[in-house]
Amino acid sequence: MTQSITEVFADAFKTTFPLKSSPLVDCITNPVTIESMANALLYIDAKPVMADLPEEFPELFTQIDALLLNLGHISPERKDSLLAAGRYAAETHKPAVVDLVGVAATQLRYDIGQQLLQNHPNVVKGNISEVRRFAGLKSTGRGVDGSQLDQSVTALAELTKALQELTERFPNTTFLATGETDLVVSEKGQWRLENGVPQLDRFTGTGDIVGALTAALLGIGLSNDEAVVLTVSYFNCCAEVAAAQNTAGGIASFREKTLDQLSLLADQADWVQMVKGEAL
Ligand SMILES: Nc1ncnc2c1ncn2[C@@H]1O[C@H](COP(=O)(O)OP(=O)(O)OP(=O)(O)O)[C@@H](O)[C@H]1O
Ligand SMILES: Cc1ncsc1CCO
Ligand SMILES: [Mg+2]
Repeated sequence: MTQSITEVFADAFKTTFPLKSSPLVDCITNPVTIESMANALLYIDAKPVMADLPEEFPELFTQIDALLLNLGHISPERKDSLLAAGRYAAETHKPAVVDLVGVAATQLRYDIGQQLLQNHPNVVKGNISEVRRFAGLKSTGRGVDGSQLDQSVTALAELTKALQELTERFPNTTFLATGETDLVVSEKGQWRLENGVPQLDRFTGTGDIVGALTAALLGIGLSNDEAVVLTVSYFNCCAEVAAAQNTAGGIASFREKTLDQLSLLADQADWVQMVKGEAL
């Protein structure tokens, strides 16, 4: 019999939200969603700092609890900054999350993602189309968006196998592919998460926020697998509550309600009852 996700990660589901300390997360990210990301961290009681100048890293890395590297807007400076921070995190043993934004779209981003993987980050994530391309599979993603065609049962099984092979070379990294179904693969196991609503695909930055919140949970000491599973489940449950409340509103109202729930849902002891997902 398959084990439910809340059984596998029972302790983490019981004790993580609301956070008991405020992890400081440095986010090197894109200007499209930087404000949403900083606020999302604050809503769960984490602290954002969005510093990307390598000269600041020696001082900054003595203070931060985790690092988020998002490939969403590459300039020559940001490329250098992402690569320098990735190396610095490995040297200073700070937990790091890499978000493969746009890797399905260009070779340049693919190459940066592969370079960052060589530092063995704790988590590498992207939407299902980005992660397929990253794992060497055919991908039909366009721009920064995932494609429905990459979400079939066959495509998910193919991706699970490709990621399992990657974890043999990168055993300290957990891989997350997001979409209607979210797939988590690490050396320790594979899990499928089933929360969320289709409207999440209709405002920008949902994946970016998941990356930053995952870094925050690593910063308070959760394992890689716990941080990924708890973040995706919590964020997607927030969206489910928001969608239920938003019967008359549009997507902008849904967005606001989803972000609002980040600071509210944790106080409802029974949110864990909403969680859907299982070991594969
Ligand atoms: N159709 C869907 N049904 C349920 N949940 C979804 C759906 N699409 C996305 N999600 C959820 O939304 C979050 C972001 O996933 P998505 O794959 O859209 O990331 P993304 O493409 O990187 O987003 P963005 O580009 O907006 O940052 C995840 O938690 C995922 O589970
Ligand atoms: C970087 C970026 N470009 C268009 S939307 C967006 C945020 C989703 O990652
Ligand atoms: Mg994304």
